[in-house]
Amino acid sequence: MKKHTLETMISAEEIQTRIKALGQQISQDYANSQNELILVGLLRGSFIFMADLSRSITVGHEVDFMTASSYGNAVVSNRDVKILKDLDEDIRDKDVLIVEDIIDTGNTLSKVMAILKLRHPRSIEICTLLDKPSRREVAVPVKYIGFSIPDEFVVGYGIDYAQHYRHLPYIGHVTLLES
Ligand SMILES: O=P(O)(O)OC[C@H]1O[C@H](OP(=O)(O)OP(=O)(O)O)[C@H](O)[C@@H]1O
Ligand SMILES: Nc1nc2[nH]cnc2c(=O)[nH]1
Repeated sequence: MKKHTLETMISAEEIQTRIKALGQQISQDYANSQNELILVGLLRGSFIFMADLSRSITVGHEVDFMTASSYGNAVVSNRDVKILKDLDEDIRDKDVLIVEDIIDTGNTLSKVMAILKLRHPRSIEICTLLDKPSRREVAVPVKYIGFSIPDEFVVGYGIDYAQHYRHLPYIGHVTLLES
């Protein structure tokens, strides 16, 4: 890591309050889902958000994870996004809710959506903790957004800088220092 400072952008309390509201909204929207709801987390960044969001949703649901990357050893691929770890569950006829930590250009999610749609889910929506709308290159339909943020480099609550800081309970803003 380069020398940097770290300041709080979104506190742990603000995150928890927002997740409770998201959980209520999702629980209402999927009240008639008859336990066919499945949360699909994209690793690694979504692991903490997934744990808190899942516990804030009061309708029954499954939880599964996948790892997508734009390079590396692929199991399944669609253009330049590779699935490094695929889902364990079959999503046919299920209501899929993709759980993401941050959406930037939209490239990852647009490709993941395309791959998952081929598996014939009943529905597919996206829930992201953070959104950087000013960075979007590809439009993705995001139904649930925790916070819209400016184009700044953030860490914490699952999001890393060189694999560090994922454990922080808050979202921090990193500023690189001159060296
Ligand atoms: O909208 P995009 O421009 O495609 O970027 C967003 C993606 O980048 C981050 O993942 P990253 O590749 O850093 O992996 P990680 O989840 O393991 O940290 C993030 O978790 C999203 O999946
Ligand atoms: N760690 C990290 N990854 C990102 N990917 C897209 N935006 C960001 C960000 O602000 N921080």
